[in-house]
Amino acid sequence: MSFSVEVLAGIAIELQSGIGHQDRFQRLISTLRHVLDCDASALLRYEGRQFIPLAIDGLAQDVLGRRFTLEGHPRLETIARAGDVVRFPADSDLPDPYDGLIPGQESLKVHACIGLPLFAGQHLIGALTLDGMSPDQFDTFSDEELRLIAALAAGALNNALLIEQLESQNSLPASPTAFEQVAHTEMIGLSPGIMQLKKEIEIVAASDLNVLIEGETGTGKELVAKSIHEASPRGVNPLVYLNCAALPESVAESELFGHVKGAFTGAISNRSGKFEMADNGTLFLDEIGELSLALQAKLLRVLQYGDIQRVGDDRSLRVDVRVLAATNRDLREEVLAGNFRADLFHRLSVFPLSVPALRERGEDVVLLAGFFCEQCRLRMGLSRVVLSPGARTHLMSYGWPGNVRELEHAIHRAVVLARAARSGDEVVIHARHFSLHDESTPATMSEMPEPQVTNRNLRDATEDFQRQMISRALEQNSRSWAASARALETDVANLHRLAKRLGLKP
Ligand SMILES: Nc1ncnc2c1ncn2[C@@H]1O[C@H](COP(=O)(O)OP(=O)(O)OP(=O)(O)O)[C@@H](O)[C@H]1O
Repeated sequence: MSFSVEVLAGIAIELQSGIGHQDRFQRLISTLRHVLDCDASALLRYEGRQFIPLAIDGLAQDVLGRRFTLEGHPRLETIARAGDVVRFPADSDLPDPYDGLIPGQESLKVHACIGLPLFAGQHLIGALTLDGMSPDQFDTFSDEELRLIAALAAGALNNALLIEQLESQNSLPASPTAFEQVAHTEMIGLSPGIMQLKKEIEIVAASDLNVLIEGETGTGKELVAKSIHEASPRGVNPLVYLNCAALPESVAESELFGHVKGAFTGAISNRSGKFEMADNGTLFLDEIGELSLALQAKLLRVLQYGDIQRVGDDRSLRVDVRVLAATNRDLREEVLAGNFRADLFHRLSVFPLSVPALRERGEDVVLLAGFFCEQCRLRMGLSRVVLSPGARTHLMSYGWPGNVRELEHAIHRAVVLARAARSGDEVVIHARHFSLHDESTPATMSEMPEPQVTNRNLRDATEDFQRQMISRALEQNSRSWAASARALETDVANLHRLAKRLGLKP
């Protein structure tokens, strides 16, 4: 069989129609699946030694969240290195990245597979994959015809990538995608809320404004900070992290601004603080709402005048630092309650970014689940990790009070449980592997186990009880110390100290 002019014209027209790249790519993939009569087709973009699915047809939705590294997928590596059409023999012992991911055929392996690398000049920019369940499915198409399709798709993909670069406010010059380039921090998700956030990140990254990142615990605020830093002109310089909630009051100032020898007992040498370490780069102040009022005043001074004073030193040092701050508190309320300085709030929130809760992101839950499944597969050396349809429904119906972090932990736990339940290196996650419950309420006394009567005395028994309360709160709050402190109605710095004393943290 060969393609008629009508078929080729149809493909070319699909590549010109549609309201956006995503729509065009989706039409292309669906048309190809129809014309070539395949069970699954996908268009992938190549970046930083991994393939990123842009459009899929006939594959499970979570494929859109998976990132296929060359190291973890020998079949894709073969396509990346080939330079031309690759036809894998039906008995190829290289596992197909989509094995178990074709709905309705989860237990079967892909039998016919073609990979078309896509180039812009000499540079690999992506690939088209065509998969079928019967071995001779694609024999009727010549390499010449497949090359033609690849050329059309490569042109469209290259245009889309160039337009994306032009549209972005980023001042960094566009560089072609090199084979060795490393992957940047990526936020998985295609929901309107996340697409809007990605746009805002791009805009603010090019500026030098301070940014306040707001959002519930585990929504990805740190990831947002990393993305801003990497996309900013400061990206080549350090991104320094400081968790304000874990800062004991006694050392906080020295951590931020450094100290000179002899400034206080134990200051045996000069030491630079986080601001100096972040000079010319970015300082990420996590859980800024936990900073004491005294330190807030000092931070404000740095933001106003751009200089710092080490503890015990009268001289000022100039620093050029961009501050990104994150909080899961409502800082406006904290300002009204007198816990946070209004002037600092206004300085920090010149460009506020709000990270949506996971329950507001629709199918992103499934995409993120796919992303974490693929991570687990690589880490645990498994040949495949797939979600059953029941597991997907289950993930979509849960409320995720601990957001993406809770989902990440739930997937890791489910993979371990599913793996333990059957031998071999192929894991299918079912709904029963998630023991999910929708309460975000803290543990109450009645839920807690009785303190052990074998305890020697009141102090030991009390400490045991405290350990249990803290562990339970951490578990229920996706290991966020700030959220656990709120649930236990205690101050977060005290909670850190207590946990340390009880041996719950180093
Ligand atoms: N969109 C996303 N794509 C991929 N991974 C994500 C995404 N959002 C969050 N994660 C992952 O979820 C975990 C929690 O994210 P992160 O630590 O950035 O949340 P946070 O809002 O800063 O949490 P906290 O409020 O507790 O400080 C991390 O492992 C992060 O890599």
